[in-house]
Amino acid sequence: MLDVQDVTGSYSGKPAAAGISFHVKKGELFGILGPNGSGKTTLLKMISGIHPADEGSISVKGKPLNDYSSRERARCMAVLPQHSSLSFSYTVRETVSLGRYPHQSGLLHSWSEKDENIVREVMGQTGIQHLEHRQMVEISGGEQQRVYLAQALAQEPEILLLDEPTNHLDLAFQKDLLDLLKLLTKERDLTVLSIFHDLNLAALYCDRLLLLNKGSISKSGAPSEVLAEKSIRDVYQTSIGKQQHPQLPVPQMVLLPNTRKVRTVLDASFLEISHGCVVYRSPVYLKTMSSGVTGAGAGWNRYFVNRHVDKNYDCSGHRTEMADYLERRGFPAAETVGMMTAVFPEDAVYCEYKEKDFSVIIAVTAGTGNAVDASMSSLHAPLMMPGTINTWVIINGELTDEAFIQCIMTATEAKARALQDEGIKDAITGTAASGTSTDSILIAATQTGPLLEYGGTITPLGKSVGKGVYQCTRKAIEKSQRRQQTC
Ligand SMILES: Nc1ncnc2c1ncn2[C@@H]1O[C@H](COP(=O)(O)OP(=O)(O)OP(=O)(O)O)[C@@H](O)[C@H]1O
Repeated sequence: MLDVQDVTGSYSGKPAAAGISFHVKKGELFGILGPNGSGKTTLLKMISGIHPADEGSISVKGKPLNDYSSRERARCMAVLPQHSSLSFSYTVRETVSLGRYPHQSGLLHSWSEKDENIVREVMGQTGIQHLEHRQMVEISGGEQQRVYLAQALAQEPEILLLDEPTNHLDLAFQKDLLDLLKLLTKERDLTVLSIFHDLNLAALYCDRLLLLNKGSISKSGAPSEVLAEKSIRDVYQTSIGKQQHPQLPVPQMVLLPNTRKVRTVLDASFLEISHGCVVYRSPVYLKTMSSGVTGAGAGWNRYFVNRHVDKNYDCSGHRTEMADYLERRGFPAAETVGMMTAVFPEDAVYCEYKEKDFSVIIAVTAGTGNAVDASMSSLHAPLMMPGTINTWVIINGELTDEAFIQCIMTATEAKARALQDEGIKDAITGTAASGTSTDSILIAATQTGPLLEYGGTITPLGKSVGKGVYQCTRKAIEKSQRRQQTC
């Protein structure tokens, strides 16, 4: 649809963009990224014909841009500039109607029913019908932006060029506008070329991206290729991290502010064991990975609650009930990893392992009423019961994602071995149990202090986690069994 070959542009002999080549397919949403002054607007102006290219060629639908008359070009291509100047006081409707100009024929440029219908349709699509009779100077910046988009759409272009279209728009309108553009690319084969400053919006909506730096192409390709931590850091000259969108396979970039991390060393003194629950109140937020009833997955939490419930507890609405329980006791659910156990909190076992440059606190409650051999669990009915072994591993150190997951593996292997050595059997299969049906785990780290890259069994961290979980789990099983025998 659009072919840009070795294009160079300048202002009064001063280069602004050089050697730019890329191709945009029909129906693509193509994003142009780059820091301030990197040549994005200059490139868009050369494509729209507003600024002449010094060298290279730009063709649209296989025909050089220079061979198009201005009316022909306007029928094919519409532009939504970064800043629109309001030289006349038009109404919203009049402003949108101007978009029909390239399609009007005859000396009198008569207004047809088709023109009327299209103006209505685009005002509907951009949500500006209610502003129809307002003067442009009397509406907000975000509303003006939507009017200019409607005007561009009224042109019925095959290619839409946008310079920062979400500028001035609130969150909902940013999403609405980009949802609309995406829909038009899919349903009407509209080709969209847009400049973005918001890398995350570009990643969410664009099929491909072009990253400019100092007037040249730094990278181009799918969002996952272009939005690499190193290239974004180098091009934008700032600290930035990359993570995955929680629901879609697209990268999202996060700014890393220059705040100084203060090292806090945690110990077992923050642990409270009472009749109702085991609580760890951390003075700082800890990075966590857990399978808690609240705070599951990856997050940052300060409170850790392992709450006793009766063994006949009804698990059907357990998440809401647990969140209510936590809030009533002053633990904000959004900052708390909450677990349940039928074991009495007094039977919790904890220990601290201090190594040369890091330390680990481990706390375990272990009820084995629902013991299961994981290799034979298909023979069990899917019944949820609060029996459980709950394992907490709190680490003074900075863990990689890899180390978090390896710690979960190491702790699980150590727990399985503890059950085996305590002679715990799966009641259905009669074989050695490897856990219980509703076990939970928490790995939490201060993310300050030494970098602990790995948590596998033979690493320094893995050795502490393995030994600690094994010893605490055995002792916790023995304690809860003793209580059962005496009851
Ligand atoms: N009208 C102009 N006259 C002279 N130089 C200009 C003009 N417009 C832009 N430039 C220069 O050309 C270079 C590229 O500018 P351009 O506007 O294309 O960058 P951009 O990537 O769109 O920046 P921004 O993100 O700030 O909008 C910059 O060095 C800029 O100062």
